[in-house]
Amino acid sequence: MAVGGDDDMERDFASRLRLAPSPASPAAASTAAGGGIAFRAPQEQFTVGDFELGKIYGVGSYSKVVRARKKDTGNVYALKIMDKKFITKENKISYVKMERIVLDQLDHPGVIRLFFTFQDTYSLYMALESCEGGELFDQIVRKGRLPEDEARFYAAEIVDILEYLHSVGLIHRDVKPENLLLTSDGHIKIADFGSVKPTKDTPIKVLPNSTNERACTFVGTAAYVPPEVLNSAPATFGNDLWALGCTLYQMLSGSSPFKDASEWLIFQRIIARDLKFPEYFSDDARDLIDKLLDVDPSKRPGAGPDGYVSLKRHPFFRGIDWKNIRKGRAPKPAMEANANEDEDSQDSSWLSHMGSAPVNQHVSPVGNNGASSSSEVRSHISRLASIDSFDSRWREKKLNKRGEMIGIVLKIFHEQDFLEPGESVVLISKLKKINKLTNKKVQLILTDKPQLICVDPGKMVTKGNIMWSDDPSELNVQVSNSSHFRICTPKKVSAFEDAKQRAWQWKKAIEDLQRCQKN
Ligand SMILES: Nc1ncnc2c1ncn2[C@@H]1O[C@H](COP(=O)(O)OP(=O)(O)OP(=O)(O)O)[C@@H](O)[C@H]1O
Repeated sequence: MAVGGDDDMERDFASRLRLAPSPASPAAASTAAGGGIAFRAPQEQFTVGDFELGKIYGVGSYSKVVRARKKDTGNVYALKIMDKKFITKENKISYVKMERIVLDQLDHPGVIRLFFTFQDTYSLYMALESCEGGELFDQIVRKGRLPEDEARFYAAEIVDILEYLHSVGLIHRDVKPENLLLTSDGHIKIADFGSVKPTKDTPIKVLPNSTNERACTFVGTAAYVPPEVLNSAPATFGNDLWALGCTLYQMLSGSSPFKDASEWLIFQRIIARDLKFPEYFSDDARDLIDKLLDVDPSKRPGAGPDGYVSLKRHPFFRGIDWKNIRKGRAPKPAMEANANEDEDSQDSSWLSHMGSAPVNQHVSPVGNNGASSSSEVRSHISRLASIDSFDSRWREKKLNKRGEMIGIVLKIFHEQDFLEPGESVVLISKLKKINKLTNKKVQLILTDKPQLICVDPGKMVTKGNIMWSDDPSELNVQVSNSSHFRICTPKKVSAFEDAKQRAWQWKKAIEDLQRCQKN
């Protein structure tokens, strides 16, 4: 799409977002006079200045989600902020529309509620129910692995949610611990409906053509993709049940069942169903996961003719009170180790760096001369570093091409001189640099230039670059285990520890960039 001035873009975006009612589907959302849809969650005229912005909850492949308190009502939301230019460029408009229209109609305690939306020249905003307890993923990382009782509790809540979604003819297609969020009292809610696939007879009002069975695009995340999706079979409820099996495995063991150094290798494992259970899995857990990970999607419990009965009756779930599941006592969450360090200080400065344009002049300015203060830069960077999904997205089919392969690239602001204009971050982590005598914290940043920059996260000064080379004999990454890796150049070997266990991701990101540079 040719993007003209900002006004043109806003008009164009608004018209693309208009949701025409589809005559084929029985409307769950009502049709307003004039032909548009009357949304339960209204399109408001708010601006981002009406909110006090807090911590970043997370970053997705086309959005940032931030805690936001509405100044006049005091209500707290999770504000999902999407940069219009980015969405248009990445062809994600249909994802945004789908999430908006579907969330608007869902009504289940385990599904994130959408309250209202608004937009300004540069961004779209969705005010979502705030999940203060963070991602299930973080609980797994913090606890290492979950005791079986806790995993059972979460798995049962996920089953309850999937049963609801499937009963209204929706396949979520991106069930994973990052999209399963915890409320402040520890119950699960599912988020991220951008990839949702409606079945032909869904009562939910959806976008025209979105029920087309042959439209079997790849969506989801590599580690949770079922084998039939890799073989281009149409989406079925079984897709979510496979992802449930992977999620349960990950809760119980700490890592996903089909883990490997690259997406390609992960896919090989999935296709070969290369599945091994740790010894400490109980027989019931093993049996349930084994059945959920059946290569035949129709054989997975929950997908057969008896619906969810066989799944809910599986011995693993013995003792679960399905009728009162949301009333049960949730497991005690593990808190972030340095929860106070970077918590909910009000910080809206990062907003102005979402896109290349000056997104929100009306939110708090970033210093006297417009330059970010080092503490703002620091909190921005460290928050980005805590986000795990930079390069984990399965980016539709073409694995080798630069841009598509690299995954989501966030534009970090350039005032602090780490990056050149137009240069983007591919991967960033706060790591421990392991030296003989002392271990130091560093922020390691890989950019698409490419550069490997080490930043002192306390002083926010560059500690130096690791010499880049496209030649693996001159720059390579050796992984010892999921938390430890070494970056080797002819002059120096730098050893790192990543508490978030992204050693393989670092290896992959660097090797992908080396390949991209060569092509
Ligand atoms: N309602 C919420 N409350 C708290 N945190 C949230 C909420 N919604 C999303 N998040 C956080 O923001 C992250 C990104 O949100 P979401 O997955 O919706 O974005 P996306 O751009 O659609 O991402 P994806 O790459 O998964 O498609 C989530 O993984 C989660 O950590």
